[in-house]
Amino acid sequence: MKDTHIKVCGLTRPEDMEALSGLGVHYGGMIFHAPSPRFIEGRTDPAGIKRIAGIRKVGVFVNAAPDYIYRQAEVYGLDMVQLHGEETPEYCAIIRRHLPVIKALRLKSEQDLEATARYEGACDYLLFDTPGPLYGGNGTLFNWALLEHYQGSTPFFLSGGIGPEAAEKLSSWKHPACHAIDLNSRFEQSPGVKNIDLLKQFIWDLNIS
Ligand SMILES: O=C(O)c1ccccc1NCC(=O)[C@H](O)[C@H](O)COP(=O)(O)O
Repeated sequence: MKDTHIKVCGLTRPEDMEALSGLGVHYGGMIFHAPSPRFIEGRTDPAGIKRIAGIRKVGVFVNAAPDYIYRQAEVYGLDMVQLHGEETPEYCAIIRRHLPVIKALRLKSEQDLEATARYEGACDYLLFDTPGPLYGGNGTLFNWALLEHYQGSTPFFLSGGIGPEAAEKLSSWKHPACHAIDLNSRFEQSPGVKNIDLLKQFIWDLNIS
């Protein structure tokens, strides 16, 4: 897992986005889903986010209308979108005409994994998350063993409950289609406020292991 891509999700503060850019984190995710405790709207000035360089800004949406996505992409300077609801491959393909798409899928069985094949060609990346009561940010570790059976050609983000203790296991975990790992609720001071010291330590542990 040396030099792996990292996405930190659930950001609401420009200072966190800036600090992560400085740490070499590749993707910074922001939640555009009102019921989430990490919902970004109203918590910060979008211009403060838009001006930050050196990190790809990902807008996370749940069953949103395309116009809402395009508007937020403009206002916050989004580089790509993550679709985290029940969006169909057809819907993903429409959004993808405008912005690169990560399609998040919550998997618990091999059957769920097989069903991911219908997204081949409709998105740029998949993101594998753990099912739970919330659409995302449940903090429950994903069953990585499921991915031994993944045969798709779409690269994926490994997500779901990854915490500081996972650095050691991740450093010896390899999958040819794994593009990045996604970190969220296990690295927070409070919802939407990241623990930058913990993230820094994790990235260090990952890269020296
Ligand atoms: O984080 C949220 O509150 C959230 C709400 C609604 C849709 C998606 C959300 N998060 C998206 C992510 O990509 C998370 O990083 C992913 O679910 C893993 O979170 P965690 O289990 O806390 O590591």
